[in-house]
Amino acid sequence: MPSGSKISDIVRCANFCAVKHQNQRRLNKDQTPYINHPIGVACILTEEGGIDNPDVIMAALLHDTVEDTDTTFDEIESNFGPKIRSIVEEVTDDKALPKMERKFLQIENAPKSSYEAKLVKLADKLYNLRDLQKETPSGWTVDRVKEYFLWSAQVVNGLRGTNKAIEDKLDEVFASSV
Ligand SMILES: Nc1nc2c(ncn2[C@@H]2O[C@H](COP(=O)(O)OP(=O)(O)O)[C@@H](OP(=O)(O)OP(=O)(O)O)[C@H]2O)c(=O)[nH]1
Ligand SMILES: [Mn+2]
Repeated sequence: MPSGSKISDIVRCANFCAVKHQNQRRLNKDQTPYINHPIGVACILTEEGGIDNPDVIMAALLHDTVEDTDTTFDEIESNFGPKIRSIVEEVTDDKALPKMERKFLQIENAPKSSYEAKLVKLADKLYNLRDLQKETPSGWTVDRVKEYFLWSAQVVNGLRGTNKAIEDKLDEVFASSV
């Protein structure tokens, strides 16, 4: 489903993700529905990054479905096509691996990612860092927050040269965190 995708595909995708994430909440004190995060990531791409490629927007909506719900890559391919499947694969951590290794692999894989996956990764980090600036997630220590900032700065360094507007916003967040 390349760039000829219709608005109905994007709406169908948003609905698919809302159903998949329906029982999940963010870790803030209001326990915001988790779906706010993927929708917000897609919105960063359209509103702040100037991105209008439907494949990227749908991959952003889907980006945490395989990692955090029962969704499979085959299911994504059969509903949304092989291109979107491949972007989602690139942005999905293997939750079977120990956390340290997952985090290391994100730093390692960032520069090797496709342009489309780099966009989703940049917007994902910007959204999560802004959330951390607003509030410490429930169960997180101050050190865990600091480590997230340091780690995500390393991931972002491997994604640079992709979207100046989003990278500038990330730099603002990093500058205000020191
Ligand atoms: N800042 C923030 N994050 C929250 C909140 N609720 C859930 N999260 C999720 O927590 C993840 C980051 O926590 P970590 O400790 O680094 O990772 P882990 O969940 O994979 O173990 C993010 O996953 P992710 O989107 O898959 O991205 P990432 O793991 O690549 O950072 C983020 O979406 C919240 O209220 N605030
Ligand atoms: Mn995410």
